[in-house]
Amino acid sequence: MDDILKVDSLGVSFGGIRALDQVSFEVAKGSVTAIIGPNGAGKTTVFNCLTGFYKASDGRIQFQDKNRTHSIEIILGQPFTLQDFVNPISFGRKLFYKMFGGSHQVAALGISRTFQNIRLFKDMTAIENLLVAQHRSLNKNILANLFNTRSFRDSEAQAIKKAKEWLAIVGLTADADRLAGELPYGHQRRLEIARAMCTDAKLICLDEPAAGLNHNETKDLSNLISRLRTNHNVTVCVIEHDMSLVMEVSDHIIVLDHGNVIARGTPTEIRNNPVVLKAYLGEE
Ligand SMILES: Nc1ncnc2c1ncn2[C@@H]1O[C@H](COP(=O)(O)OP(=O)(O)OP(=O)(O)O)[C@@H](O)[C@H]1O
Repeated sequence: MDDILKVDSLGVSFGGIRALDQVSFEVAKGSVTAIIGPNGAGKTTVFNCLTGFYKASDGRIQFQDKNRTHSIEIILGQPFTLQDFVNPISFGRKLFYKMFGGSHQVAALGISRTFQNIRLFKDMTAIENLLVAQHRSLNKNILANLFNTRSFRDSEAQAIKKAKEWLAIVGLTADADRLAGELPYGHQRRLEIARAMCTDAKLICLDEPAAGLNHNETKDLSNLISRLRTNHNVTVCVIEHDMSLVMEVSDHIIVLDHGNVIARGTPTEIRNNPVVLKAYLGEE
């Protein structure tokens, strides 16, 4: 299977804390890959780097889309080097991303995410949250807007259609016009996934999607993750502490501890790995 993502020697420091050190892994296209590890292992920091919320101090992240490879570090903006001043193409590209780069450009590539602590627009309705996520594909021409042209109406209708489709997929059709902040917790988690999918995600990063869910909601989530992959052609990366969910949905598991990858493999391999058990349970 081709890899959609390659992470090579990623490093991130916060003052004296080395949150990630030489972290390398690949994510196969169409797979569900779980990133697990004890608290503070660096899992969310990996997601923050993948999605452009943090700029790693070392290493490379490459996202493969069709036949093109995109480097996240370039998209987030890099300092100029002397060589750039004799290479106009490289100079132009760096200048472009210095001016217009950032996590929104990473999202435009097709990498989307949810958050450990839900970050919906709580004062907007559920459907409005999904419309905001599609702002890139809406017709933003001011004249088209002013004269309510056909292309403007079409783009709006298309966005509403997609939002309704995703509300149906995550089982929130009845909540379309309720304020996001008033939805039950489990519904908010599903709305976050729908919002991430409305950006036309090819790779979705779910940060502890089962946190705070009850048993039935976790089962529904597991089913939704499988459907994202099977029916919607999405590659899923998931950080999760619920090991039964991880073991059920994942094809591949990466284990982090103290900012290092300490193990990787299939659920069966990870379940029986003594290094992983030691990281979670400590040494006797
Ligand atoms: N913005 C930040 N500023 C300073 N330190 C940070 C920051 N973000 C993360 N850290 C530190 O980096 C380390 C890794 O944090 P991270 O949130 O990535 O861990 P995690 O594996 O996601 O943990 P958890 O399972 O508890 O969410 C921790 O020591 C954390 O305190």
